[in-house]
Amino acid sequence: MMSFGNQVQLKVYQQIEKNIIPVSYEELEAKAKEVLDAKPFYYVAASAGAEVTAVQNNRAFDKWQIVPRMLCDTSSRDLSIELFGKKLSYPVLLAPVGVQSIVHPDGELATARAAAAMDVPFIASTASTYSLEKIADTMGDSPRWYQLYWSGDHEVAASMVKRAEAAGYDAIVITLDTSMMGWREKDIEHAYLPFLEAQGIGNYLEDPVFCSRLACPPQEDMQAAIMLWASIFGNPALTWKDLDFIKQQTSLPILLKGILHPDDAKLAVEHGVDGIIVSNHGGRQVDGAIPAIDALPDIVEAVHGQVPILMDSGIRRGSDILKALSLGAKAVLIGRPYMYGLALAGDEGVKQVLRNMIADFDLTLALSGKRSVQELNRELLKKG
Ligand SMILES: Cc1cc2nc3c(=O)[nH]c(=O)nc-3n(C[C@H](O)[C@H](O)[C@H](O)COP(=O)(O)O)c2cc1C
Ligand SMILES: CCCCCCC(=O)C(=O)O
Repeated sequence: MMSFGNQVQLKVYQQIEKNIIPVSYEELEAKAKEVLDAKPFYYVAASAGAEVTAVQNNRAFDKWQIVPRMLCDTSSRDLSIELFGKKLSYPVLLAPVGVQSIVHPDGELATARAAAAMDVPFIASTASTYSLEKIADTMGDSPRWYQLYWSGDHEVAASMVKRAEAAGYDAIVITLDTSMMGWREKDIEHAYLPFLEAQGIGNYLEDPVFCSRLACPPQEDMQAAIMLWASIFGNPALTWKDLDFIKQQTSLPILLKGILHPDDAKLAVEHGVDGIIVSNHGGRQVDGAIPAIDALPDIVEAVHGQVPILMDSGIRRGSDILKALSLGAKAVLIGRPYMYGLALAGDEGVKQVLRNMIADFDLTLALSGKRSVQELNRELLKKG
């Protein structure tokens, strides 16, 4: 039977399936820039400060060189993994990205449709335009996780987690690195923060606890709702002790996103979390922070396999996925690439970005002499 990667390649070569969006990341971004207004484009594309970390996120992958093995019979491959007792078809998830309607009117609903069609879990953001229930409704039984921005109002955070569990989400991802917005020069120059409009806080507007804090329904005074959001969005006062509160709200597995220091990874395990996502938020928070792929090996070593480790920030191609998994990540999250697919062609664009990236990964795996994700380890890599 022909593998996923070969099928995708062949269909495109035979023009049975046309590439409606560019294949390379660089062209994908350039094309998105052409179709989007400057403010939303830079909200997605730009990062914090001088964007050193964002640039390094990608370059750091080049330090790791794949040393392929030959004559290994890679004619059939298995890309699946198991996470929290569930089989996933690929070691890939769609990263939480807020306010997706700034690039396409269907926003997260289109992304969710694409994720379901590709059997790739979508991590829906607290900061989504559409409510977590509307997103879930488009996905049937397909895998989905929920990302929590832990509000300064704990009861709102608890409500979000409970809503997610009721709507069939499989895991809760708590993002730790964005208790406030990083210094994003482009957005400041543009005076642009999409959350200062109703579309930016759609998921909050359908939260009963959030709405109970307002003097009147948000539709009657949107400005008051936005001001309330601004006052409770972040919570820089949180400490490790607070984790127990969220754990008491749900029986779902809990992952912490934004871990970069091995000691924080150890603390996460000590506090009983179920998984870690190594991430610097795509360079959008602390400029000068360590590239995520460079942080990964020490964290893998510190955690000793006690919980699964995922990573994001800089995944652009199949070889990036292969390197991250060889360094000990169980799976990777894709961020900006799918946002550009969404901007260019809605759910079809997201599907195509995923198809291309997974096909590239499958072929790179085979050509490196490996048949499954489980066979990947550090021996496949040399540090250049
Ligand atoms: C426009 C945009 C919005 C984002 N919104 C969120 C969010 O709501 N929650 C979150 O945890 N991470 C958010 N992220 C970070 C992503 O989940 C992910 O960590 C990042 O995009 C990875 O970097 P990369 O896109 O350069 O690969 C956002 C990223 C972008 C580009
Ligand atoms: C006020 C901060 C909202 C940030 C939510 C979206 C996000 O995480 C991002 O990187 O942008």
